[in-house]
Amino acid sequence: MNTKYLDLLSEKYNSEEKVVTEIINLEAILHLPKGTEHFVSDLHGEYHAFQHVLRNGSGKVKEKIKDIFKETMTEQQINDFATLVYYPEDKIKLMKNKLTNKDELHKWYQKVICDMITLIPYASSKYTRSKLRKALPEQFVFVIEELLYKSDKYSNKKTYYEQITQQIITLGQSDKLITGLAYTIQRLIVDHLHVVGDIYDRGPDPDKIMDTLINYHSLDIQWGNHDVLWLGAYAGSKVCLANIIRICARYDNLDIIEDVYGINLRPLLTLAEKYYDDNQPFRPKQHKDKPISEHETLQITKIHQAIAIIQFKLESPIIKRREFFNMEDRLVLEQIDYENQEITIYGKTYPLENTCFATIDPDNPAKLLAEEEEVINKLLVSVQHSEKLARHMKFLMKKGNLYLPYNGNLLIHGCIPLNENGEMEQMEIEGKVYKGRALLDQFEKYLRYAFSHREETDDLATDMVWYLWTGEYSSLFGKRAMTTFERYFIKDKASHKEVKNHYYYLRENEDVCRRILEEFDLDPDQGHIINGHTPVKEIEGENPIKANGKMIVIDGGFSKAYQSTTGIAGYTLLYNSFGMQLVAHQHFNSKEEVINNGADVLSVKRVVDKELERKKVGETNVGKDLQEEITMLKKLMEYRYMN
Ligand SMILES: O=P(O)(O)OC[C@H]1O[C@](O)(COP(=O)(O)O)[C@@H](O)[C@@H]1O
Ligand SMILES: [Mn+2]
Repeated sequence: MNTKYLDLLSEKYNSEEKVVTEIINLEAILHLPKGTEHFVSDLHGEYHAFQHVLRNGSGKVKEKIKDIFKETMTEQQINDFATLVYYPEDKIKLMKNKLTNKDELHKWYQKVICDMITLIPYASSKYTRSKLRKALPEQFVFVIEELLYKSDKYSNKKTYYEQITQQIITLGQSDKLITGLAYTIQRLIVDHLHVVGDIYDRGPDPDKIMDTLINYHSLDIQWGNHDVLWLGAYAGSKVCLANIIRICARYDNLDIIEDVYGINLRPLLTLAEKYYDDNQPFRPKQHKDKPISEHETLQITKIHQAIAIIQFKLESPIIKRREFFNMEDRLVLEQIDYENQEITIYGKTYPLENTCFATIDPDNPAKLLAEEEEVINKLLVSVQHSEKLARHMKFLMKKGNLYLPYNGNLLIHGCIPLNENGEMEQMEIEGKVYKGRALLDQFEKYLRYAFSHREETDDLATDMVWYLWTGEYSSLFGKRAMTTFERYFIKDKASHKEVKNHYYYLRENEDVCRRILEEFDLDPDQGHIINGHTPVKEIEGENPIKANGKMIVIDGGFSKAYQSTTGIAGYTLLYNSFGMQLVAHQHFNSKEEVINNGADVLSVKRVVDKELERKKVGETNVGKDLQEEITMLKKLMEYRYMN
């Protein structure tokens, strides 16, 4: 074997003792129960609701608190303690306002430090000491370990321990310590996070979600169609770029583009002011908590039209140069009868309303005006030079994939395109036919290529990113066509319908799910498919657990815009060593409500699967990696120390 790697390894493990210790350590870890995985999806910019779910570990934090303190605390005390763990800074502030007497405050400090120190060993019982140490607030590691591992069998150290806490309080360190411990507890309770797509669009704060994820201890992302749209814009796709701006205008979120990512919208506004006027379907959606002036509304309405028309124009040449996208039906501007203000689409003719075609030349409808071209080019430069966007997009690429087989399950935002017989749909790309996993691998390959060649704006890879957003056989979209144009300009609602891929019906069928799992080399007896993307309509009695438990759909709609159709505020999934639990969340109002009233509507749990035997690290993805490390270390042992 090549000994170069072993030589490198021996630099880190430069003594027999070190190798032996690491082998023993890793072997032991393989026998620990597996850590808790937390699955979320379709966050859609809802930062506060996401924070809450992240901080309370979908109810796990409170569950652990109850396990330990149910005999000694009232329900109110449990709620108060839980809120302290979720939002330590705010809760401490609240208590300081409440407990104006110093003695009382010190007593409170003493009690919560003690409670936290009691909870931590329970929350970390599945982990090694070294893993726990890494999760502790750095500046207090020594102190906390003294308190955690106190053995006071002979009552010699009682005052010593009391002194430690006392000193922390008198030295004014308790706020920092309590805050640090709270985050330690949050971190211990969830070992790994999966974000099953759609961080971006509709809600106001996707950037804050990205910052949270960047600082999170362990996670992976399965891209959603909206995430890919943003990646596409950054990767040089002008049509993706037009879409993200259009969606931001529609949801009154242009400040994400302008203020958060620093993209200059001036040129677009100037163009919009010149050619557009008020127009009902282009008025931005109103937020309850964010009133806007009539003047601003009008500006956004104009921008919305300007960018929508640019988008439709940009689609046309792509559809023409990529015949295999099979999207001729979407050459909408070419199908308009401009004189009679009608469109013939899918063989039916409809009158058009609310039209805003001032920049369209009926003889060459997809041609951008020089001004429009200049605007979109400037926007692209601005997007590709936004440092913050670059940071977020690079992270999305680094942590993301189109799909992920993980611990026996298949995580994917949308679907595996199927035909009506449940067979995987085929797509020909550059003369070769792909389906199933191979097709998804192609999609991902093009996306990665486009991302690393941002200067190319009209090549196949960049066009493929747009296909992922809107194409019939895209694993992220999975509908026949996107009817954006129809929704703006045609009254007849029947034309708005987006016909879903057969997958979304066939996934109710266990055999179909089993075949898909096999396609990804997963054991169909053990595995599950975990999807986001389509809101589960709890109101209408839809069950998120399908196909005899093989399929779990966790998009219950964090997105406020969709909560009236789902009836709840999102599903999340937990998978620990005992099995899987699906959690349904109630509408989240505000963290203030949680902090002040302890109102943290505990979520309903549905057990998806119960393991007969507790699952160990050795049986997980991480376990496989550790096993490989052990093998290498054993080789190093033979090579260096056993002759
Ligand atoms: O709700 P809106 O803003 O009209 O957007 C509708 C569009 O969003 C989509 O549903 C895609 O977004 P999702 O991935 O969140 O479903 C399209 O299919 C549809 O055309
Ligand atoms: Mn989606």
